[in-house]
Amino acid sequence: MTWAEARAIALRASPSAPVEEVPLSTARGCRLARPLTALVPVPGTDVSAMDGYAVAGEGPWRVLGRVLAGGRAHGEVLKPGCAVEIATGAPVPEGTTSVLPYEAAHPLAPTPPTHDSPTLSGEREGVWVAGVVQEGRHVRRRGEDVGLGEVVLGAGTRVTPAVLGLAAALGHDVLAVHRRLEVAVLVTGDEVIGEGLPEPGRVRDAIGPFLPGLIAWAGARVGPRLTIPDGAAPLRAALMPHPPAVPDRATSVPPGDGAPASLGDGAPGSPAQGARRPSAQKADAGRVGWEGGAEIVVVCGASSKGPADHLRAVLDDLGAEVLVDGVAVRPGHPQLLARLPCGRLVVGLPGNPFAALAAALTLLVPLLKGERYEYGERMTLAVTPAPASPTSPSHRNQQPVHAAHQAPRGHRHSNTRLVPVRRSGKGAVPVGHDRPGSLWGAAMADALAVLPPGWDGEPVELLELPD
Ligand SMILES: Nc1nc2c(c(=O)[nH]1)N[C@H]1C(S)=C(S)[C@@H](COP(=O)(O)OP(=O)(O)OC[C@H]3O[C@@H](n4cnc5c(N)ncnc54)[C@H](O)[C@@H]3O)O[C@H]1N2
Ligand code: MOO
Repeated sequence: MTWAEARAIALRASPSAPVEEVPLSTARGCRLARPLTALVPVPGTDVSAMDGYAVAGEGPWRVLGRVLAGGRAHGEVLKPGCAVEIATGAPVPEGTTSVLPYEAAHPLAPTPPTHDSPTLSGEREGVWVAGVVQEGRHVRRRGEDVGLGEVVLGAGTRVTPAVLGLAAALGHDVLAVHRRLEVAVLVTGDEVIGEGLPEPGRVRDAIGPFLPGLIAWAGARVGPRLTIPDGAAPLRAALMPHPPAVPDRATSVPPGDGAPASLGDGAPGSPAQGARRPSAQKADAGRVGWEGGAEIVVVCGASSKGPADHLRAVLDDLGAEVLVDGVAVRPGHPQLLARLPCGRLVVGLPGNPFAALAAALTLLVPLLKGERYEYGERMTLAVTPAPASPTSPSHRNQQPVHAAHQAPRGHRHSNTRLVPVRRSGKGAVPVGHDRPGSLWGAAMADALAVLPPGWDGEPVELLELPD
């Protein structure tokens, strides 16, 4: 299968996330399932936009009282020549024609008024202010910002902090959102350790640590993460969704935690799921939250053809439909995508960490983004001369694009190649250090350049790396 076909299949297989009503406090990052409408107008009534005086008609004005935001409203209609002292956000009395800010207000001494005030008969009493106002100024009218029932955001909008504030202002306590897809992670490999310095023959898990960031970046939720021993039985037990189960030697980390816990102390693998008592299954399930309903399970390692690589056999055993079984891409060719009979999707990532990252960008990110997936921009690859000799010290950092680009016709690579690059004014520059077992190049890169089979120097698509 070509790399482009594999990505297209993953995009088509993207599961739709269920809709649920969640409180505002947990909605951030989700997508709105329905348009957001105003349950109340904003402002809810005519209010002052300034601290000062709500006035009616021409000045000077006799000040009849004071209205604070959240306090008692002025109960009577404001008649021409009258004012109330008012706070920003407080409801202006009916009859208000504008607000005179404190800065523009001049208090007047208690002398006879210059015109016939309706509230005075000849003498000016109490507090008076004067000033220049413009009709309607500094009064926010009911519904002026958002009208009652108005649709302010469409379905599909991502819930950002600003969206949460807006929803609250419009009267919402809960939002109908598409729940973020949940991804469970199974790290396989008896040689893989979760922390500390690996002894010879052991290796630090380098995939488990990058997956949570990648999954969150793609808009999904990190579910349970388990480290399971090599062997078909633990893998089968961990993949079996009904009833939820976890092998005895599996250890788990709560979502979003650090590195996966290490393996147990060498006890044999768990018995097959069917041999376990229901109570034990339940306890294990509770321990790891596996019943949380992850729509996608990522299996790291066990994807190839070695004696400890059981993924294909186990999937076959479970009656899974295999959608992608190996891809003509370097690195990452043993990657896999399958659907279990219950609908849960399984993504198999190769054990080599850079190969796993490349495979995650090929299959997992399109699955998680679905309709939101965007193809990368195209850019020219800035190629520099290849090292003089394969044995020269710089050879291990050589940029493999050159060899292929310069290869004679008919001998070009039949695989797509994913090459870590940095953007520059000259185009996308390969950063090297791109062997399947090392994330060094990817760690220095902005993106992976997609060089199709037979690439001949034309601009290439850049697959964004999670920031
Ligand atoms: N006969 C064949 N052998 C291999 C093939 C093949 O087609 N035929 N493909 C090679 C390629 S390419 C890759 S990639 C690997 C994929 O192997 P697996 O997915 O089965 O993974 P493992 O064998 O378990 O491990 C491979 C390699 O990666 C290290 N590893 C595993 N997990 C982790 C981890 N979480 N963090 C860091 N490193 C990890 C493991 O120690 C091995 O060195 O198969 C090739 N072989
Ligand atoms: O997936 Mo492997 O090279 O292609 O490491």
